[in-house]
Amino acid sequence: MENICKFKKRMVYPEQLNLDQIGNKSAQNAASWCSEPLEQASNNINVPEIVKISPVKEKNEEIYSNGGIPQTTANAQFIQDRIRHLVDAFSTRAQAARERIETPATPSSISSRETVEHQQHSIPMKHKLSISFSDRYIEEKDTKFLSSKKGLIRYFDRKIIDPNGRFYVTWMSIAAMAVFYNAWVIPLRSTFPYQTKLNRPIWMTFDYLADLIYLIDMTCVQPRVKYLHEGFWVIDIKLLRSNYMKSRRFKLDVLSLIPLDFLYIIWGPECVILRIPRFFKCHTFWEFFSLIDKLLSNPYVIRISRTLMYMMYLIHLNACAYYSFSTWEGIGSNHFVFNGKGNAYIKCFYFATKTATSIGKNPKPTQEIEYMFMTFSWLMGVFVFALLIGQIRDIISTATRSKTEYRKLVNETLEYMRRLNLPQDVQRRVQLWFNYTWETQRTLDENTIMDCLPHKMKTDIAINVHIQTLSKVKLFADCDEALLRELVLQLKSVIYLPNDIICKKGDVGKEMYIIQSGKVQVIGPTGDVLATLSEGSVFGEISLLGISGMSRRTADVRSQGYSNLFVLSKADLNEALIHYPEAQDLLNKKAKSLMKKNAALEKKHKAMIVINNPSPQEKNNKFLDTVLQVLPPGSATNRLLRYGSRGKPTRNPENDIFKYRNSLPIIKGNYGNSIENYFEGNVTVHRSMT
Ligand SMILES: Nc1ncnc2c1ncn2[C@@H]1O[C@@H]2COP(=O)(O)O[C@H]2[C@H]1O
Repeated sequence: MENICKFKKRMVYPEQLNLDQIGNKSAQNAASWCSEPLEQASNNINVPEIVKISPVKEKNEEIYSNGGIPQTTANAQFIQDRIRHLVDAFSTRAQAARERIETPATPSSISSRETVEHQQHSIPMKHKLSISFSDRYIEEKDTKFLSSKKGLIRYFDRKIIDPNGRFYVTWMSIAAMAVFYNAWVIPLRSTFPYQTKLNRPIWMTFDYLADLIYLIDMTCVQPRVKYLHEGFWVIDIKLLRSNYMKSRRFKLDVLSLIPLDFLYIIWGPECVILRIPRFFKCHTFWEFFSLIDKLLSNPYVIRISRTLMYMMYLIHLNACAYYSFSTWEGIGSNHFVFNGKGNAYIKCFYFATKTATSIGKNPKPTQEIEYMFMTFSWLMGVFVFALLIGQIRDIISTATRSKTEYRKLVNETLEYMRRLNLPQDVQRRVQLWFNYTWETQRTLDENTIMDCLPHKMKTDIAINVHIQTLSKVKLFADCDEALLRELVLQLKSVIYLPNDIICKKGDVGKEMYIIQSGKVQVIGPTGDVLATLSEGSVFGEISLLGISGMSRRTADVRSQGYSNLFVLSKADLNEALIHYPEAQDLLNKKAKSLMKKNAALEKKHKAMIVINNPSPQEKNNKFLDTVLQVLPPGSATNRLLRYGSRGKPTRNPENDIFKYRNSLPIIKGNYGNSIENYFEGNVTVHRSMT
């Protein structure tokens, strides 16, 4: 029995363990006070049941042998249960401590939701800081706590609110509505006789509902909104609470809930002006608008609505002032005041709108005080109008700024080309380029948009935007992801029009290309299409790789229709390839195989010429030219000399048309404008000709 007591004393219940101790020492150290098998168990979560029970057996044997009196099964059961409980708790905590030790303190780009939650539940740190660089909405979801009533309370007690999250935005819209209700209704009911004995309960219900929203906001929502401190999200509830309580917002919230309504007992419930402290919460209304302004991708509608709302509110206040002025002077007592006919609010609002907008035709003031009232109303109207027009102009100009800039640039460029008297075709193509670029990108220079962003963010955006194309690029599919991240920011987007020559054979290569959309054709030396490349294909890389004998463009590349390409400069490519030799190998292999293919094609083509169409000798051409010039264009000899024994052009594109055609003079004849046109791809030169 003594032994059992000793053993019980040595057992420290897991609930009493301070996890900081475990965290500061290692997981093993935390369990080291325990017996040997327990130590093993704490480090190993999947401990077999037999191992966990073994110390009990040993202890029980010891008890039997020492005392000689058999112990009750209840004691044995108790020890077994406690040990199992202890082992389980140790396993979990040792694992937690190990994770904590292993987790680096450096910020991670991954939102470590679980780590944060775990720290929050079990580690009593003074400053619980969570790191979250993603803008994703993080909402606390912990279903296991929701199973019981106590758990539910604990769950809400721990709930942290993301200031950019959906929950907060929804709540703020409700709170803003409550503020708006008070702001509109308090002046209305204080001046107009709209609160009667009959409808008082309805008004009161709404009033206290709004008050309840104020109260919930102050006690349950605002103290849980996480905030950034030195770049980290603070999620410790105590810190959040104290931060809110030190803020100006809290003071205003407390002021807004001053229960002056108790004075209804003295002045009666008609004295709605006693609710005036509720105006102190108008900061919630502004905060709500700036929140949605930040979150919406197109906030112009919200901005215009807010401005209109301000204007309406000022007119509403003016209407209330006019009515109370009228009651003070006596309704219908002169021409200036409200005459008491019709709906009071509508009539007064109409008067206030006319004054505020300076439309005129207002009733003429009869007394000095009325003149003062009118002067004040007009001044307010001028202010409202200036505010409204200025804001709407700002909103519209911001919304259409990029389009205006685009139009200005197009006009300037076209004007410049007209001044230089450039050919119509060039002007047309430039205009086409502007139109197409604007239609597809909505900006003329994508890169400048992101200039202000930090490098990592730019890379993330660029990868996200171009991921579809880049995932199709075989070169990148086989390469290191880091290479992709390095290259993606160096890519410049360029648009080519139909039939634009992108690379010219023999030119020095300075850039390589990736097709974002559209198609390009690789043209062989004979003008035939060697390959048609589409989205995700890479070309123009051979001349950049520094392979001996291939430092110039090996083929013409032409845009078939409109094509959007990414351009990567030689310097950027080479810089990246230094660190990624496997990518270099891949490109070299591809270049060599392409060159082999091209060489084979060229060889085959030369053989065809030798067999079928040997090229005329240069020296013969001069003589032939002279003879052709002398001969009448339609004569049989002329035809024989031009087209060989067939006497007419054939449709064989395999022939070497260029050499021969280039040596011919332009002859106007039966074949349209020039013989040049006729020869386009149709020349057959027969052996008999030479
Ligand atoms: N037969 C071919 N098939 C596909 N692409 C080619 C072929 N020949 C050349 N090219 C590409 O056309 C590009 C022309 O410029 P480069 O020589 O720099 O790199 C070349 C290759 O990327």
